[in-house]
Amino acid sequence: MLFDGVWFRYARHAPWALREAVATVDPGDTVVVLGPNGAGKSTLLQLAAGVLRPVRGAVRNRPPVVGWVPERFPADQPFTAAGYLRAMAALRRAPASAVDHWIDRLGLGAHAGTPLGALSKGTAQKVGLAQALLAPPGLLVLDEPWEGLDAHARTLVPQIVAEVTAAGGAVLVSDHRGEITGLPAAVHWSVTSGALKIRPTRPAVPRQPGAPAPSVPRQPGAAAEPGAAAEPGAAGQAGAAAEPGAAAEPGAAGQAGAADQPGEPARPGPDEVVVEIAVPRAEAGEAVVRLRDSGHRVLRVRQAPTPDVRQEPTGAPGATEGESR
Ligand SMILES: Nc1ncnc2c1ncn2[C@@H]1O[C@H](COP(=O)(O)OP(=O)(O)OP(=O)(O)O)[C@@H](O)[C@H]1O
Repeated sequence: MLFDGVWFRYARHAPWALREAVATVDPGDTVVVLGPNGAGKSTLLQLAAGVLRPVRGAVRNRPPVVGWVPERFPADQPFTAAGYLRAMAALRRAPASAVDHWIDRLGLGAHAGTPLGALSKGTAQKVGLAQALLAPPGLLVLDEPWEGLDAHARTLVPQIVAEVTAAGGAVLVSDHRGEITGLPAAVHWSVTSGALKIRPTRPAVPRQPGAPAPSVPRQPGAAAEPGAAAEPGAAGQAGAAAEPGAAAEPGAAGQAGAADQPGEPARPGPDEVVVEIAVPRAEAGEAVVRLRDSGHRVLRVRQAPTPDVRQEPTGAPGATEGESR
């Protein structure tokens, strides 16, 4: 899916809530949308889901089945919880078994016969989550999905996200509360107020005082965002970090010997183990980005031995050495 220069405002002379958003989302991506109150996260997510239409630009190649979970489930509807889910399943041509599955999985059984308006906020949110999953979504859009959920349901969110992406769906999720650590392999966008730009970021990695900012890969021709290069691993324009191979260009962080984060020791610590993984050469850069986003340290990336060079016992094509936390 492509955000192709998307602009949006809520009224003709209102300020722009989103300006010239350019980004791509690929099947299997998890995109976490970060930003302060009022920055435009919900606006962006509603544009992604097709709930809002761009004033300028376009959202292209949206998957046909979209699951949309708004920040607040609209409970003012004349249904019981189960009745609502059955009606939504019929609309989406999903089997009745899908209703039973999600009622069971989200612990809604005791509330199945309760009118939507009488549900607690958290239970209503679960109904909102369930309706988005009745038909397997090609795009799942979650606006602050943890709000109001109990501890058990909160742990289900990352599981559900992982299942959707494993099935080839993409997930966009806004996150106010730092729950993103539970979402593996996420690409981070931050929506900045004022200019309302989108760019991929990653959780701040502490750098030693005085350590130089790392050089970062950028898409060819992409202009750097102000301040982007000062953030560890920031990758320039929206979508760059999600581009397979983006970091594997010559001179980029994915190349042999260049993978250490500044200020981090290059050897495993006493509480760590080294896990060797092999990835296709073209995906090395993306693998480095995703491993780091998942909280792992990448010690180095080494090239595959060429056939006329004696193989090391542990050598493998495009091997990336990742390290557990
Ligand atoms: N329905 C609306 N009508 C008019 N303006 C709106 C509407 N919804 C949002 N806005 C405005 O658009 C801007 C972006 O709001 P948005 O809800 O997208 O931000 P957000 O980052 O999701 O904020 P929060 O984290 O508080 O939910 C804000 O200035 C907000 O006041």
